[in-house]
Amino acid sequence: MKCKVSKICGGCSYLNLSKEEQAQKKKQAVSELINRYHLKLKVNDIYMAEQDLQYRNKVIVGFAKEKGIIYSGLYAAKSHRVCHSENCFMHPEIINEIIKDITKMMQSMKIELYNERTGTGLLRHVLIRYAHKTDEIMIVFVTSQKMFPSRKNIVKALTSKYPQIKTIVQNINPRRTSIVLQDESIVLYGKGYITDELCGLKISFSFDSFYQIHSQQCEVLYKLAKIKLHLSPEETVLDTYCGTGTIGLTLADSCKKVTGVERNGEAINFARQNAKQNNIDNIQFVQMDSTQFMKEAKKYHTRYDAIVLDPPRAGTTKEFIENACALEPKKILYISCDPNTLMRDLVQFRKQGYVSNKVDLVDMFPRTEHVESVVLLSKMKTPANNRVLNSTKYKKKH
Ligand SMILES: C[S@@+](CC[C@H](N)C(=O)[O-])C[C@H]1O[C@@H](n2cnc3c(N)ncnc32)[C@H](O)[C@@H]1O
Repeated sequence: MKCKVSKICGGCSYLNLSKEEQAQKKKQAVSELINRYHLKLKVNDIYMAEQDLQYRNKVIVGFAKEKGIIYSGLYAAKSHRVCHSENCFMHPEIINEIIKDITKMMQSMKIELYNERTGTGLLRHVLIRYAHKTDEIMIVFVTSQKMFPSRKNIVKALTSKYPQIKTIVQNINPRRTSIVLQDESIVLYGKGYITDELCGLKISFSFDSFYQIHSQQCEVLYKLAKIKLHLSPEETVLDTYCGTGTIGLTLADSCKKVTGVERNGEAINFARQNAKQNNIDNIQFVQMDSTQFMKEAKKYHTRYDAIVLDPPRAGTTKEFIENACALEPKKILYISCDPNTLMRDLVQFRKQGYVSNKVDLVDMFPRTEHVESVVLLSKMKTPANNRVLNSTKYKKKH
């Protein structure tokens, strides 16, 4: 496969590697990190994706102009430069088609592009989200100001050509920042959210709530989480960094009660809506920073049989780990999209006496170097620190 911008954009760095080569490289990278952090973890075989092209359900494109002609594409890695790309192999075909149509419309309707240097112009980015199972599509136009000429015509043209488009939103970002989205939005069409089907549940989400990038592999990940946790009907679960509640909702039928914690208020609203529309009533959601929640849980001695954490790439905090371990859950399930921060955090968990002997990998990001990891931790019989402190070698030395 040939993509003329793949080296610049970095979105498919393993585009031309076979499945076996990709699996081997990903396992190798995780093994090297395990060694670097002196952890004793066996790397299990990776759950490779059946669909390894056209899987991305979220796309953000930028726009630029050359010789008076507008073009669109992904941003070059670690830069603000738009790579002129039309048929990205990672996007569902319909998304590529919609992007082409929007780009043509911006040209014919003479929409001014935002200029980062001068802070002038209107259109900054377009974000598209796609629900693979239901075929629903959401489009977000990120503009520098509220005034958006031709928006009615744009909405009409898009929705009449693509009935799959269920909602169109305008997000207003007047700031001189590289952050794509800001708080103010106007729903131009539909309800402002779309609904997908995940593990047999109806899951709704807005443009600014998290949803795993590869829907099929997300199901693989959640099923694996359920198997590893092996919950019983009397057990309670705390699902931290819960987004729209998806992990907790898939676990709710196998335990007594679930509590979900998430910082993003919009995501929490959808988590509650998702519980309601699936008639799940043994789950509650709290909008709070996960570390703060953990500190309070420790203060009030709240017990959970299992704690799940699925933090963003930055991983979790030392305080989260200390307080979570102090609650003495029977199991802790760490789901991570960045093995670097995962290994760093596992060292902290080991200091608190929670260990594992294996890591499972799920290929959430086929054709890239990225991989999702899952580790089930449980309490060591003798905490590592005590064992070291009590050892004859340590005593002799000190
Ligand atoms: C990798 S996503 C996982 C979401 C969810 N578990 C899922 O599978 O869809 C991480 C989530 O953590 C949330 N988050 C980030 N920092 C947080 C914090 N300090 N406290 C609580 N939630 C946070 C983000 O808003 C995001 O929804």
